Amino acid sequence: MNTNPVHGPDPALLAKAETLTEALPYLQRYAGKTFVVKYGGHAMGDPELQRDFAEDVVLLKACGINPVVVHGGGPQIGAMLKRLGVESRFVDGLRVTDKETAEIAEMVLAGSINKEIVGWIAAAGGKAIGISGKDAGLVLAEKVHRTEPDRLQGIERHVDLGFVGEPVSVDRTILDTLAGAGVIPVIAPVGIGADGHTYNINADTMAGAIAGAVGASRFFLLTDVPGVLDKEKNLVTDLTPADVATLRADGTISGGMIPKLETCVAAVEAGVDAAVVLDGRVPHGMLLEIFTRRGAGTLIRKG
Ligand SMILES: Nc1ncnc2c1ncn2[C@@H]1O[C@H](COP(=O)(O)OP(=O)(O)O)[C@@H](O)[C@H]1O
Ligand SMILES: CC(=O)N[C@@H](CCC(=O)OP(=O)(O)O)C(=O)O
Repeated sequence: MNTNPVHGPDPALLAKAETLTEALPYLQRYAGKTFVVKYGGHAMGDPELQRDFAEDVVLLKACGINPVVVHGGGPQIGAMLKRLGVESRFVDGLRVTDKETAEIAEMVLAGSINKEIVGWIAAAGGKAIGISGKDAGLVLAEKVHRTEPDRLQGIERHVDLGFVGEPVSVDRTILDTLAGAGVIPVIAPVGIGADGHTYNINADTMAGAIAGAVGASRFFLLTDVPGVLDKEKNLVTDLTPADVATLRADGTISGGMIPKLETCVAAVEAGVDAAVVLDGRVPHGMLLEIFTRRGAGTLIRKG
């Protein structure tokens, strides 16, 4: 027989119980819904954060939510290209992708990074399958066409980005099959064209197209900033598509944040309830955003 002295309730344990009850309305609201999570290459470096991220995704699945992970890997592709002595150039945040670069990008994205994330999820007790947009006809891609201003001639000149694609259609069948089998899909941003070519797709664009196609309740973009910052570096907590246009016009957002927010706007206009730009460097940031009243990052939804 074991005995314990009788005490009043432990405040630390009570706080834990309160955290769980605070989560109750969110658990009820989101059970059965699909959340698309874009995990950026910059947010991927730290092993502890990788474990936290995988635990969050597995916990969502255990709560009856269907997470779909779409990952990036820009910095990792850059490092591999450097090792192999291949030059790389960006136009409007898109990597100009010749045949050799496309092969290396696919190797890094669909090969090493994709399987690494599947491994973290397995280590957190979940079941994941790593695929790219090429598998089971998930993402049909089309070549991206861009122009650059030619200041000398005063004209817009066509730039050939090579095998850079954008999704033109998403077949969600494989995602529904995996969700039904209790499996978390982990998707590399590579697609196949009707021309049979492999296309390198910006991971934000890929994730946004998938979020729109599955009518996700939430679309999270984990990155390396606390969210969208205003000119005084304060966090902007919520935005409408019209606000995004204003921030772009007045130069508050630049670089990678422009395509990121354009993707969020396209996703909410395609029927996603809300997109959230979130700091991937904050441990369990996604859980705090989903299951507490505090919220985090920048929420984009229709006004
Ligand atoms: N107003 C802004 N608020 C926050 N970040 C901004 C803003 N304008 C530009 N950025 C830049 O956008 C970057 C995030 O986009 P990106 O580098 O494409 O992220 P990822 O690789 O994680 O997808 C930030 O690191 C920051 O440098
Ligand atoms: C066409 C294009 O630019 N594709 C990206 C794909 C990876 C990506 O988008 O990764 P992040 O989310 O980590 O930036 C690239 O080659 O870098």
